[in-house]
Amino acid sequence: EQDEKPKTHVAIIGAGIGGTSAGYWLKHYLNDSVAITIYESGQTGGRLKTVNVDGNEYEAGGSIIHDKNLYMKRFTDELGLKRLNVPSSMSYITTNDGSHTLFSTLSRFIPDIFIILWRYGFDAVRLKFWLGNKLSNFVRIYDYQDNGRTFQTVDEFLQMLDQEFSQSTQTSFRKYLNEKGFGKLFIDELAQMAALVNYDQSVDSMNAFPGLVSLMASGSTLWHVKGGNYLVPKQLLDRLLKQSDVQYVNGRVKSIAEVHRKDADDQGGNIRLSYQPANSELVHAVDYDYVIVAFPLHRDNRNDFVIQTTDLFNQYDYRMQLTHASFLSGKLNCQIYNLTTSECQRLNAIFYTNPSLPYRSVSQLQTVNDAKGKLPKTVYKVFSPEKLSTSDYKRIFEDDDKFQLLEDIPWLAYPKYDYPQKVPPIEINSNTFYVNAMEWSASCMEIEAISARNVAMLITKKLGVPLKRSDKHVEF
Ligand SMILES: CC(C)=CCC/C(C)=C/CC/C(C)=C/CSC[C@H](N)C(=O)O
Repeated sequence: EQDEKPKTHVAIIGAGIGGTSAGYWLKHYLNDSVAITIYESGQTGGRLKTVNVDGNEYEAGGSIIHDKNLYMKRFTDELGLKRLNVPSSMSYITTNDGSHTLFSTLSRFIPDIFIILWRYGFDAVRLKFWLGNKLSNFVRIYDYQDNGRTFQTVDEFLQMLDQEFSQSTQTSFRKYLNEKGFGKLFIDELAQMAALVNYDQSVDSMNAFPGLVSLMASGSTLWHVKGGNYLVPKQLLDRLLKQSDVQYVNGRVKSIAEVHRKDADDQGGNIRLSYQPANSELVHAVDYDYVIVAFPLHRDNRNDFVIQTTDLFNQYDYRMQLTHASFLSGKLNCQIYNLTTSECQRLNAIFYTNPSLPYRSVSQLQTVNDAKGKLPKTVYKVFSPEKLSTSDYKRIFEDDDKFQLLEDIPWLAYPKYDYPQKVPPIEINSNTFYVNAMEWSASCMEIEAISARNVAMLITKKLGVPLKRSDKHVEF
């Protein structure tokens, strides 16, 4: 048709939760006026993935979602997926040296709440109220975004929710908690356990914002997606591909660069993207109006991908934390902790609070399906910063050679946090947006989804298209 407006062409690089939810929000705001191409060189889902053990699936990457993470809830519900709650009663011990128990919830007679109060006293009570207040500030984001509010920087996002979120990125998690009046025992044990298990980083090495997020993950109602969290990005992608002008390219993006057009009649976007399709030697080039980078850019992959970025991006060396998730079957070594047979039977997890030990945690896994019928074998997930040796495993599992290493997955799992935290810009070059910039505040599925909506809104605003208010008012 003569007067049909030209479409806006957007490339999304990465089909994880950030990329697929960016596609979701772009279609939400721009409908048929946007044409989207999603590039993915690996598996859909990015760092959301399951492993299969004897026909049962277990979460291997991002595994838990908070009850108040409303975008993950919205996607799960809209896609017709089911939410399964993570069981709140888990019997665990914490240890600092890998052989003595610091703290245990193994008692059959005393409820966990009393054990926690006995050891951490008023700090445990204060934590609950303080985090409740911080969470109500965090969830303001949904109202802000429903009302069309965007942010240009990660810090603007933190400041608009709570001044303290922004301040917390400037100081170590330990110092922050200390200044808030939390005691040493609470910091060395509870906060350390949350920081190490969620981000494989300690209260001394990381800043307090990811610390706060990791504390939010302990002691709250958590859930995961039945069948696997990866089903959210997978099905968001499937749904996008059914809409007009959405394409998927299985291939590796090699570069993105600005195109300077001399001739005003020369049509086409100003960003040239070059990619190599899977199983092909040929490199193709396509021009786009906007590019959304939806995977983490860091020191170890910067040379695989040529991209012009502003000085603001180039001045820091962003790094990721390598974490191994290994899956084993076997029996936990309870002797080392002098546990009775019945305590040993109840033990589901061990948390190590000393960051110089080779492991962070061992926890008994649930299958991602509600296991009705045949009882799956007991599978444990061990988190460690490096690949573990057989002798490391022999300290965790009974040394009768009956434990079995089923799989070991090394992940560049989350950014390496620091203080004061340096964060990348959201617009890394003109019309090139970086969804994963936000994970340098704290990495989790919901923050990616929030970032993706922000980027979609920034593009919509740049195009001068009025932002439609959310058709569904989110419930708290
Ligand atoms: C900062 C405050 C007060 C709230 C943040 C709310 C929020 C985004 C909660 C998410 C908590 C959560 C489930 C964190 C998981 S951390 C990464 C984890 N290891 C994973 O499995 O993905």
